[in-house]
Amino acid sequence: MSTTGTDETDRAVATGAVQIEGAALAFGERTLWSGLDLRIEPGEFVAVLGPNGSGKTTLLKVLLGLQALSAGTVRVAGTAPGKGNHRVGYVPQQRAMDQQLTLRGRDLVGLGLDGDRWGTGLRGIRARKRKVAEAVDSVGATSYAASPVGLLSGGEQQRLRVAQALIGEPDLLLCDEPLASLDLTHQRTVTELIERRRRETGTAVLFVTHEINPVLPHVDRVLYLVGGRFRIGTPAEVMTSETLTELYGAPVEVVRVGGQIHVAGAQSALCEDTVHHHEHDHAEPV
Ligand SMILES: Nc1ncnc2c1ncn2[C@@H]1O[C@H](COP(=O)(O)OP(=O)(O)OP(=O)(O)O)[C@@H](O)[C@H]1O
Repeated sequence: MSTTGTDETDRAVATGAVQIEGAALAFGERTLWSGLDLRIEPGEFVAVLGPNGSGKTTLLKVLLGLQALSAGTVRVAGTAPGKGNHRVGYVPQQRAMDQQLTLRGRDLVGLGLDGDRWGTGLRGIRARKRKVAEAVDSVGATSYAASPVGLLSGGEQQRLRVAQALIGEPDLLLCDEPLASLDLTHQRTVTELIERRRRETGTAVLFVTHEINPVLPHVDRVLYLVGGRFRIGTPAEVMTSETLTELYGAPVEVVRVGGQIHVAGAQSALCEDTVHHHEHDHAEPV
């Protein structure tokens, strides 16, 4: 059954897929970000950029209900994260799986299915199997779906994680560098899958990435975090020399070549100024 036009969808439109207001997150003395207001609509694609340690993964953890805010409020489809009946898909940042892990690829994908919806009858089992096979196939993983995941390459494991996140038909998809360690062909496959899910079912996407170009045509807005400061806007608004220079507090040059965006100087800006370790420089959005 399609979910379009249900009460649930109507509610998501009214409340937004994500509503973050006045949010701050600090670990001890260190504030990752504060004064963060962000409303994400169903079907919106938001790319989250920023240097290592700027709090991108932590933001996803807040939306998963795994990390409490220090201040402010967060709602996912109108309810507290992890509560209510919204479905959230999560592609975690890649860590190599234990080589001893004997779970097969297709069983890993199947873990993304909500057990209750399929039941234990023969028909349910068959439908479930078919669904898993389709999801495995959609990321080009059929040839290795019966192998123990611990023995697969990083990119092969990553494609299974994407299939696992999508198979649960999420309303909100949280992706933490899902393209890392994928070759160009599989980057395209995964990007297209996420994009199709968003287009056809209005899934909101929060996509953490160090590299905006592979997803640039799909990005509605960018949240760029640097050393406690941030900027939210369209790529055209945020990805400019002026904005990033202001954000990094050091010269950064943004060059657009052939529809791609290249950022020069951001790394050296951080090295010279170790921006994200400035305790007193954390609070203000720019
Ligand atoms: N539970 C915690 N307690 C203390 N510090 C934490 C905790 N969780 C995260 N941090 C710190 O918060 C900072 C931000 O971490 P986070 O993983 O969100 O960064 P990130 O922007 O995703 O970085 P990367 O690009 O390296 O993945 C890091 O310095 C990390 O050590």
